[in-house]
Amino acid sequence: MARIVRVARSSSLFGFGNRFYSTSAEASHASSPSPFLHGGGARRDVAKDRNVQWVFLGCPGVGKGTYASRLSTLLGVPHIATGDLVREELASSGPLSQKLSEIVNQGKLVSDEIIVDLLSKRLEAGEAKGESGFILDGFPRTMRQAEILGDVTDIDLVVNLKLPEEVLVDKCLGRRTCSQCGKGFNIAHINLKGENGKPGISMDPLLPPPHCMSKLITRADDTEEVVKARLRIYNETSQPLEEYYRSKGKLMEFDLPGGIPESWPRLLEALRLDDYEEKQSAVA
Ligand SMILES: Nc1ncnc2c1ncn2[C@@H]1O[C@H](COP(=O)(O)OP(=O)(O)O)[C@@H](O)[C@H]1O
Repeated sequence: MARIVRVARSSSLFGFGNRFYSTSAEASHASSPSPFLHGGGARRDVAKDRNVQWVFLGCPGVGKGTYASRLSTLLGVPHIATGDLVREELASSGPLSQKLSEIVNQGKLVSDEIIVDLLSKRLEAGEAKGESGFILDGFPRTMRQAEILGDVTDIDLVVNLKLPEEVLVDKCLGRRTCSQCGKGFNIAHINLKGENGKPGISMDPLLPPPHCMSKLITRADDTEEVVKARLRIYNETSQPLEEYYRSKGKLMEFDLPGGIPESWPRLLEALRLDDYEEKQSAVA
């Protein structure tokens, strides 16, 4: 499929030691139109001839990875999940691995310094391969990370995915990954009844095909105790980012109406990409 988002400018954050450098921060600030407000949140017109520099916020289990990955395929920009970078580092048995596994398995956050370093390296490697733009998933997660990011580049849009807290633990506990193809699935049946004027929500499980069934693995940090710790840390440390980006007019709140079949078209609509997907499928 042809790359649809043209390289309008360099998107890279160059890591050097523990600092970020950007060759294009000023240029990108100057060239970025601000998203226009709609219903109290930012709603984005996606210009087809410019870069995409988006951030996905949201609690553990909300579906950041699922929707960021789908949009990355649609828009031809890399989906960069800092959780994946951490897990790759863990799997590599490198010098950081032991330290990281203790932190991650308690549901705690890795230090800003380590995470910025991992992200810098990933962006540098992408830059070397000619990547441009990004959809960040799981970064920033602290105010310090948001400030570092803001110092070096311009984020166009921050999508804040939301689900009722009651379903997040079940969704995390239902997560499975195929150890061979790397695809993610979810075996949870979510059926939350509406009450006090709030709509109910139901989500069918996203089951793996038969050939993945015997190869499913569960993340070591997706136990009930650790998920609850991660949710608590999200509320304390990461939630303030919502206000930070809201005050900059960059936040698009998105209440997921259900599972992927209901939510994906609505998300595309909110991003004004609905007709875009049809055009892409027509030329594919
Ligand atoms: N930006 C970040 N800052 C600090 N720690 C991070 C960051 N991104 C990922 N991590 C670490 O990796 C773990 C897994 O992250 P992720 O896959 O994004 O999980 P979640 O399901 O909680 O969104 C986190 O619990 C944390 O320990």
